[in-house]
Amino acid sequence: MSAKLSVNLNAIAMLRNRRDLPWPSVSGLGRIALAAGAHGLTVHPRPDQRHTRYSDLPELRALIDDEFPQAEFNIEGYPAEEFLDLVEKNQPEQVTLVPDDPAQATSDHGWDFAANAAFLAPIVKRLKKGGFRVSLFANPDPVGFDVARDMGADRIELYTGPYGSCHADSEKARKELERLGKAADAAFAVGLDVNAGHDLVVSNLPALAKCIPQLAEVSIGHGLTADALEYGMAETVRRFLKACGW
Ligand SMILES: CC(=O)[C@@H](O)[C@H](O)COP(=O)(O)O
Ligand SMILES: NCC(=O)COP(=O)(O)O
Repeated sequence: MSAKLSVNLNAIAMLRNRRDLPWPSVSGLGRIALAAGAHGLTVHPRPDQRHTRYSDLPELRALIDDEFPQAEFNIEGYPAEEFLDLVEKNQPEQVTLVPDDPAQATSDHGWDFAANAAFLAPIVKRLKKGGFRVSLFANPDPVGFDVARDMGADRIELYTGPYGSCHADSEKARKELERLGKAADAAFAVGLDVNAGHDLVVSNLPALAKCIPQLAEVSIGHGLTADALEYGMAETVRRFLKACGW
């Protein structure tokens, strides 16, 4: 089974936000991505709304409900009360909790599960009670996966940034893949499913898919948006799906 592809729309939103104009259209490009076969849409709203705006979320929820009911909506972010409120209002199929500081340019590490267990456990419980699948952003390091499972998380999302940054060094990439593979095995061993994301591109996806054949989902934004500028969104989605093994 190949990993499902969720298209992260943050980079499109960031382009849109350069002007006080509605293009490029976040929901319009989401529609093209889903029509081309993407399995879902991801957004990562941050408190300053420099990427996805809070007002984008109901539009994306409606797009999926009205036109692509088989697709999934994944909302990622730091679980402050404002974020949890957004999640509850927009009813995604999946919530991915990320230990982002608002000042961070982008996500660059996963949770320290043991250190954050007391903070995360009631949040995971609340989200599960709300009916959401919960995924926790994780370093490719098996420490604390049992803690994540005991909190009630369904999945971890392996942070693939270090793997993505090895594009020019195949030996480093091989070592990063080995770490990712071992971390995925440890997650499966405690009963968690595994997603992955950050800086994935057409050229590094096949090796990741081969290394973790049971990978449930990849969420991809920056590299996919870069390709969409060159090939168009529909063709880009088809290329990424092929790289995932579809
Ligand atoms: C959790 C993660 O790795 C992504 O959500 C990443 O943060 C992409 O969002 P940005 O491109 O807006 O940083
Ligand atoms: N959840 C990870 C994600 O959405 C990846 O985003 P990007 O690094 O591909 O922009």
